[in-house]
Amino acid sequence: MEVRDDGVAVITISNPPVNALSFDVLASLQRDYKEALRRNDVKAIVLTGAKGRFSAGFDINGFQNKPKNDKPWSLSVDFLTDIVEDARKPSVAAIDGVALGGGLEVAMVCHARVSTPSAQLGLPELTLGVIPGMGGTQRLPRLVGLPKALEMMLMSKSIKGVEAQKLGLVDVIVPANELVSTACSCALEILEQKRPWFKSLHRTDRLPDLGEAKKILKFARVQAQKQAANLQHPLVCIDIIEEGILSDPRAVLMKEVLSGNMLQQSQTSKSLRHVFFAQRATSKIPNITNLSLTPRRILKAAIIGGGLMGSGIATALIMSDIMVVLKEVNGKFLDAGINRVKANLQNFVKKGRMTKEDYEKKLSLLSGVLDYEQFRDADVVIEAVIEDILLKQQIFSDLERHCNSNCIFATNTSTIDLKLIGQQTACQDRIVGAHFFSPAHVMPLLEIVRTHQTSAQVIVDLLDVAKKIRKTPIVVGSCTGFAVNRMFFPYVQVAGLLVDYGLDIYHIDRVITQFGMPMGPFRLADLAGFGVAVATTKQYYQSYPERCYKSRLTEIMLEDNRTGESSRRGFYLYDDKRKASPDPDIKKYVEKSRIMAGVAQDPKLMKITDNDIVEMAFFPVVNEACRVLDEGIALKTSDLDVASIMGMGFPSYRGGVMFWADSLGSEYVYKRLDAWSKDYGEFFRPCEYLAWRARRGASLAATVAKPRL
Ligand SMILES: C[C@H](O)CC(=O)SCCNC(=O)CCNC(=O)[C@H](O)C(C)(C)COP(=O)(O)OP(=O)(O)OC[C@H]1O[C@@H](n2cnc3c(N)ncnc32)[C@H](O)[C@@H]1OP(=O)(O)O
Repeated sequence: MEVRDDGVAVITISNPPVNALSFDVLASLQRDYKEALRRNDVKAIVLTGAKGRFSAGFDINGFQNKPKNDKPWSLSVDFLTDIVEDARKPSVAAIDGVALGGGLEVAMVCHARVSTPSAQLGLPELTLGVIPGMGGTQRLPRLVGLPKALEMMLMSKSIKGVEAQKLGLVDVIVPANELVSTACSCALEILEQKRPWFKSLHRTDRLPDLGEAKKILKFARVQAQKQAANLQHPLVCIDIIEEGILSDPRAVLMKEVLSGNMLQQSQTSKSLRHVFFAQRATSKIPNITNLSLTPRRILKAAIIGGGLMGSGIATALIMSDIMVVLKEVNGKFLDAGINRVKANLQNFVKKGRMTKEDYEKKLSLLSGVLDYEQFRDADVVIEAVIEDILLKQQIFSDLERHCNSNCIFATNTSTIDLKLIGQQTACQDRIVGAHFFSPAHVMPLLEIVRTHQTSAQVIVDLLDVAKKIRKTPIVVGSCTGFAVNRMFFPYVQVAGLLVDYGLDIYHIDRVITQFGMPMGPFRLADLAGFGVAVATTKQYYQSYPERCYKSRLTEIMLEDNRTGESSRRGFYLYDDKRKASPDPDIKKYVEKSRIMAGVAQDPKLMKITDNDIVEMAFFPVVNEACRVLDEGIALKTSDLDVASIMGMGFPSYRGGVMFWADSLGSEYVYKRLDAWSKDYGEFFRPCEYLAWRARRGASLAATVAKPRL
């Protein structure tokens, strides 16, 4: 705290890197505040954050080890409300960078807020499975109105300073260099009654009347249930907001704290907090990111192949202002590729994620070519042609001749061993996998595949590209399927197995969706198209024949020209609006598949519960993920959690597939797989990594596998 000559005490929150509100920081804030309120030479208070960041909110590490407190609401009620908000000295928050969660809540207790135009303000607590716990549920609706507050909290949507001013959350917008001085003037003006002295908690002018409020809240409940039926905390948040509108908001502050504390203990919150840190940990690679290497600037990328993947990758790059040269084999294919990029961008415009002006700007970064002439000054090349080893080898030899000696050579292969691809080159150190997921401009994950020859610099460079194009990277070793597809294949196969043994396709899809996947395995197969599925499954059968279950169902359906959603006939039938409905005719394909597999309906399986179906669907995924770790293909279980969430759609509120399995116990997972392997064969046999942990009662995350590339 620093007291200025004009009598304003400036308190600066300082806790690098994001000024999180740890218990120490909060204790020091309380001490400074009390001193400022006591001192006669202090007339007003300005609260700000060090190094251009107000505060990212409560320290998420602190959820675990909260000190026991007889009055858990003392911070929110006794201090923030009764001391700060009700003080006879005005407080103004000076906000730059982020004011999120508890950060924004403290700012809302102040009597006014001054912000930079680009500051980011929001209450994202629900993404961590908790609700705002320092008055946010009560003050935000009173400042920005009920509908906007609900949107910001339930969708964890933050807003920029400029919008916050329009909504009434921020009073004054100024450039960063005038922030603190303006906030000080503002505080003095409030004291001199030249500005209103607002107490956010007691404002009612922006709240709708009770009838209207009830309608808005009812709609919000329906939406929250639709979005994630398994989650309780959004409903708790809505209840608390409602109670504050109907009764005394100060009393509801206590309830907010108690509900928040209860939610912190929930499995949902533990899972979501795990995901928060797991996501940040994916880009920390031992012996790579701790070598103090500086990422090189990637200004220009060249992409070979303008198909679905190539055009998606091109879109992702130009969206982040990286210049792209797209190469195809002839004019017709090139036009098609460029048109795909245009369609992707137009979709963004349609959805309001991009202006028409931006569309032109981004598109101007793309050029199409038929030869390698413009590859000379490319910083990175991404090859995205069909999965043909000879073709890829030829391309990489050509690249070595046409590109500069620092250029990174990346391949988007999802199956072929990287060592084979670069076999005919002398630049294995620059060869790396950049495995995007379809559609590449939408899916948030990027698998960075390295061989033992890929240089650390190249990995650091690609990690930086991932950050620029807003993808979460996971760094993995080379093998068929890498990490994500290796986890995905058993999931597809077990669905086929369960149907061959007698379970209903639509029932499986329903159960898996209820568990929290965006769709079931059969609906997903329809969406992806059977052609792709059959081709990639073959690769998997070849590489891991000892543990495959070969259902013939999709092949049989393909023979009858059922190819999935694109032909409107897959496991489901699709109408003009692409609405899926079950097809009773599907039985005949299932019966044929069962005969070809030589299995009969299993009476035991007919009696299994929905929970059994979920475990049968995902324990094989866990088993394969254990092998991926054991072989050193992935570095840590939390990387596989992120991969399962972002690559497969596993519900984040279950923490990812390994975290979820650990919540059930390695011994339990092992025992179930072992029992199923006796009934249904090798496909379910638990691997040694899992068996070892089960024997010792250790968690799957207990030790980090040694990388063996
Ligand atoms: C009582 C209250 O109502 C409860 C709360 O306030 S709960 C907290 C609510 N706040 C949030 O959810 C904000 C979470 N943070 C973020 O969204 C982002 O970190 C950010 C936008 C602030 C910054 O993003 P970015 O610049 O990309 O940096 P990012 O890598 O995410 O974070 C930098 C570091 O700060 C850490 N960090 C960020 N927010 C944190 C927080 N609230 N608590 C503890 N650590 C935090 C990250 O783990 C990371 O640590 P690392 O370097 O060791 O990996």
